[in-house]
Amino acid sequence: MTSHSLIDPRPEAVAQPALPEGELSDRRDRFGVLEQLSHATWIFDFDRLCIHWANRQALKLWRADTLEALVARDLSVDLSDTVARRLHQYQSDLVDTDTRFTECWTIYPEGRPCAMLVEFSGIRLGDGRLALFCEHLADHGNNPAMLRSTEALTHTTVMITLYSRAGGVLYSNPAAREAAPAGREQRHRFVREQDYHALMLALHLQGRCRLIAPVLTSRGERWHEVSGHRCRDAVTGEPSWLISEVDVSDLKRTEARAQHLADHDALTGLPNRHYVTHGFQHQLESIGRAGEQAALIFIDLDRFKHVNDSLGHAAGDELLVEMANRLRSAVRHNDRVARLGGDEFLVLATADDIAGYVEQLSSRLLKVLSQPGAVRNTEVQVTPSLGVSIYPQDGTDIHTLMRHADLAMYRAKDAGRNRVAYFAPEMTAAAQKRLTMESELRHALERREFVVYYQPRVDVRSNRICGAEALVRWQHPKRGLIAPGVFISYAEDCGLIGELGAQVLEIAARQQARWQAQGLDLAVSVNLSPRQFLEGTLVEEMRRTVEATGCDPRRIELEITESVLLGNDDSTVETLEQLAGMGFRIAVDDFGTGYSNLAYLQRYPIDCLKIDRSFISKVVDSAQPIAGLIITMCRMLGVQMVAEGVETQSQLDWLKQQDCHQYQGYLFSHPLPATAFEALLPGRLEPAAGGAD
Ligand SMILES: Nc1nc2c(ncn2[C@@H]2O[C@H](COP(=O)(O)O[C@H]3[C@@H](O)[C@H](n4cnc5c(=O)[nH]c(N)nc54)O[C@@H]3COP(=O)(O)O)[C@@H](O)[C@H]2O)c(=O)[nH]1
Repeated sequence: MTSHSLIDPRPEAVAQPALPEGELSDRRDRFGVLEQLSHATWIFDFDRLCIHWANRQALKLWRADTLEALVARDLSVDLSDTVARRLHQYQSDLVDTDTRFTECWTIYPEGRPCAMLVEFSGIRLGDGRLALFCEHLADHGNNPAMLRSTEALTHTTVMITLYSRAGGVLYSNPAAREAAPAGREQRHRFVREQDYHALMLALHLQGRCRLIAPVLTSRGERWHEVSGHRCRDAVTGEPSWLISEVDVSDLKRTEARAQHLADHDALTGLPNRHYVTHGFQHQLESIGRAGEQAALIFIDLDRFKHVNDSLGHAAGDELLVEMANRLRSAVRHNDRVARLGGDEFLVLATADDIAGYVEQLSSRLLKVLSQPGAVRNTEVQVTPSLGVSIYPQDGTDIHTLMRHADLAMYRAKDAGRNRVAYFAPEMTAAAQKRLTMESELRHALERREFVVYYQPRVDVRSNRICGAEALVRWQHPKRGLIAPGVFISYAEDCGLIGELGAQVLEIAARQQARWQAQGLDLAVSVNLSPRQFLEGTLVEEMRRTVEATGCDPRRIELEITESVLLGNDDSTVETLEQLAGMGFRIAVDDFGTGYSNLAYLQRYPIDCLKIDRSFISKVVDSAQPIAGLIITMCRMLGVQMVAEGVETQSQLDWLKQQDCHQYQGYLFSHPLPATAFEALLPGRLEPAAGGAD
């Protein structure tokens, strides 16, 4: 049975091709004088990796009977990578210089190790090529530990150098010699002067040092982990420095890659929030040192969530990449752009006239970001809201500037979106209010403090109640009844609208079931916020509500806003069709205020359009044609029409003339608690109209 070791300790001796006639005697003539030397001497051919010539002593050392036999040996077979590199190194060391150096070498004649001290120098062959002249100085002895440690030092890739205190090299192992750049006579090889000073200072003060720094090497600039120790030269006893170096460039590169990943957003490639907190902070510090000004612009895309929800996350991602590219090309070369996450971006800009530049830049950003673009074959247009804080007046660190720019951005949103707002100190109070409101809303939901009022929906012709719109109020334990206008937008901003909507839905559905049980056939309409509609759980939630409350879906109308329909995507159609299939009626609220598009009305299963009160308020005073147009359109489409916000008899008279189906408004009644609403019913209730015909 044969066993296979990983490293063959006895490589086959392979023969070199036969020498040309007379070649060996030429060599004898040229180098024969060296036979006089009492110690073994041989010449190694760097290029052919074989012995070119050897004296008698050397033949003995190499266990060769004749010179012919020795020069015929192919030593390349036995050559490890490290030895090959060392030989290559010797070759380049010897090319231009007249160096001699002594080293411990182990040769393997006939596979047997033979350690010795060899002095190496260069010698020219007959054809002018440089060869290695080797002189055997002494046997190394046979202390195994010593032999092995010497071998290890010779073969290790760790670069080890012993320096005198004056900086002269007393010893360097082959790896260190290989790494030293050729022909450099410099004080040190550190790329950065400060690394050299740090090393020397630590060596002098503490006697040891460890640092990772870029250094110049024969392979160019590399990262080395450099460790230094104070010690003594074993030969002279003089104080010296032992320096070892390990090439950590690959590690550094991996580290740099990991750092890049940690600092950049994978989707857009822009610096991310993590980078902003240290990278932008450093930049602010240098702006501060230069006595310059800067501006931080916080950008949030308006209604981006809607794109995500209606066209899907992949489309949302595509849009974000597009926005990131537009941002990159809109800013100046030395401005910095980052993505904080979601649809939030930051720009850090510097300029001598920062106020003038920010004005210019923000109007450019508003323009480029709101250009329509195509995402998955659908034209999409989003607008940005921008908040600006100025360094140093609005903050001197990145966290403060970000907080303030964020507050300003909220102000831009509140003021109608698609605009820029500058930070002002009073905004901090508004932010505090937002936080307080969020926490109060959470408590209110837990304690079920929300109540529902009902505004009658009245038949225009008979002036009788045919249904009710459920409108939420907050029964605050200290502040009394709070109107939804005060808290709905906060609930939307902080993501509580879904939970709030679910509570309202449940109360209104129970009320409908109760009225039905009392024999009152009243349709109840409920407002759904776009977020609630788009969350993807609505159908399931409605199914649960029907089961839990026993309501009749055919008498529940869901009011959605036009914005929900704008995405015009398949999932919206599907959700609406599922709801319609369960029996729910669908109404479009505040109709006419969005981007009305007749096409979507035909695509979706819509039962009712509620004409916004802004059109109704103008029907008599000015010749406002829109309400009339909407009524005509409803008639053509065969959907029910409800006029909202009817406050005067003349408005009602106009609606009668137009043959509008139903109305709501203060003229008939404000929204009321269920019991007060019921008090309006006797004598006025009639079977609900139910449709347009
Ligand atoms: N997502 C949800 N939104 C809700 C819910 N409940 C209410 N809301 C929305 O809040 C906004 C303000 O509502 P509210 O203060 O209740 O105002 C309603 C009516 O009181 C008011 N109205 C009715 N008649 C008149 C009138 O003659 N004049 C006049 N100036 N105002 C009148 O209109 C509001 C009803 O509007 P609409 O929903 O568009 O029919 C409001 O936007 C509510 O939608 C909820 O549970 N979820």
